[in-house]
Amino acid sequence: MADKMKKHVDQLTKPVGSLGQLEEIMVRLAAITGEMFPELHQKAVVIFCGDHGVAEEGVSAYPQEATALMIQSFDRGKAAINLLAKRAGAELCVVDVGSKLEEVPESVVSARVRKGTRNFCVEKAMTEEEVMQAIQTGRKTVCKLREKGVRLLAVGELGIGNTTAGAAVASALTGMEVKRMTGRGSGLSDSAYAHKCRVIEKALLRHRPDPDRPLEVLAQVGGLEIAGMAGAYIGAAENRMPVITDGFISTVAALAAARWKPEIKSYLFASHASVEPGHSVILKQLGLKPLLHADMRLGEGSGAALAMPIFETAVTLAREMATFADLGLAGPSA
Ligand SMILES: O=C(O)c1ccc[n+]([C@@H]2O[C@H](COP(=O)([O-])O)[C@@H](O)[C@H]2O)c1
Ligand SMILES: Cc1cc2nc[nH]c2cc1C
Repeated sequence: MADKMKKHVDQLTKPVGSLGQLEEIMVRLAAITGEMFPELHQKAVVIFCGDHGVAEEGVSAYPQEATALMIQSFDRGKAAINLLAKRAGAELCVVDVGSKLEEVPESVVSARVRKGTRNFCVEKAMTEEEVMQAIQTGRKTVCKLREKGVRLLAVGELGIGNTTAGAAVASALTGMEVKRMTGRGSGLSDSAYAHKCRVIEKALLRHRPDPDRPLEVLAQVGGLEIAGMAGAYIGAAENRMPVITDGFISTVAALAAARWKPEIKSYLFASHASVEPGHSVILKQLGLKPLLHADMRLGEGSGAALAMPIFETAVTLAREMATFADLGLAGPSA
């Protein structure tokens, strides 16, 4: 189907390649879905939420309670992602895989593996069973959405301290220097940033993660929402669904999933380039090119939701643009 689509795209009335990444999207969507013009109208943004034991090391600009408060804000429909998902025409599915929120609102899927991870400076963040449980939650969530008719997925997260976990996982999987993978997250001063880097370096020295064992890496220094997202990408691939990554943490989860099951890579699309410095490295490793450069660093699936309409637009162009034959014009000569 990809070859057929590529030929069709080159017959559309435009210079070959001039629709840039949109053309790549047209071809990849055809390959993924097995359809020339897939109907992507039914869309979902799925956000996995979790708390982090490492937050007690003072690695975030915000208190841990912000995770619980933001889940409540999702419930009230007033967070950025509520509005972005609405604009994109996507339903929002919030999954609590590991927050410390006392009472989970009804609109939130309650699938808590435990109330936050353990502090990975001291011990493993999770057991491998806990990692698998969170992964299964992610997979099942996507299977259910697919059964409901969802055909395009955006994956996001929420969790105070998760840029620390994300950077630790990213350094462990890539072998890159901690500073290259670590940013200021939700906003840190110079001295707090230096402290955050030291915390991650110390944890990596303690656990000595093996880059060839992604599930173990997640257990050592990951997060419940990171494992949940990894499961969601795997679920998307199993269901032949195109899936859009968001920022740094969401893409780190995709890398962990891809190290475990490399076949999922062909289902991934990158929405935007996060301000977090490690994001570009991770995207490159996955062979992904972000569509948007908007200096965002919010998480919540915000960049992925923003990019969603681009996918439907690509299908519309492929389906409805005139071909050279329609115009009685010769196509490209070479
Ligand atoms: O998506 C990103 O690239 C991104 C970059 C920085 C921060 N975040 C969000 O901010 C939170 C993590 O920030 P921090 O500083 O607590 O590690 C978490 O809820 C993420 O959704 C997200
Ligand atoms: C307010 C707030 C909103 C967020 N959304 C995702 N991560 C977040 C972190 C904070 C602190």
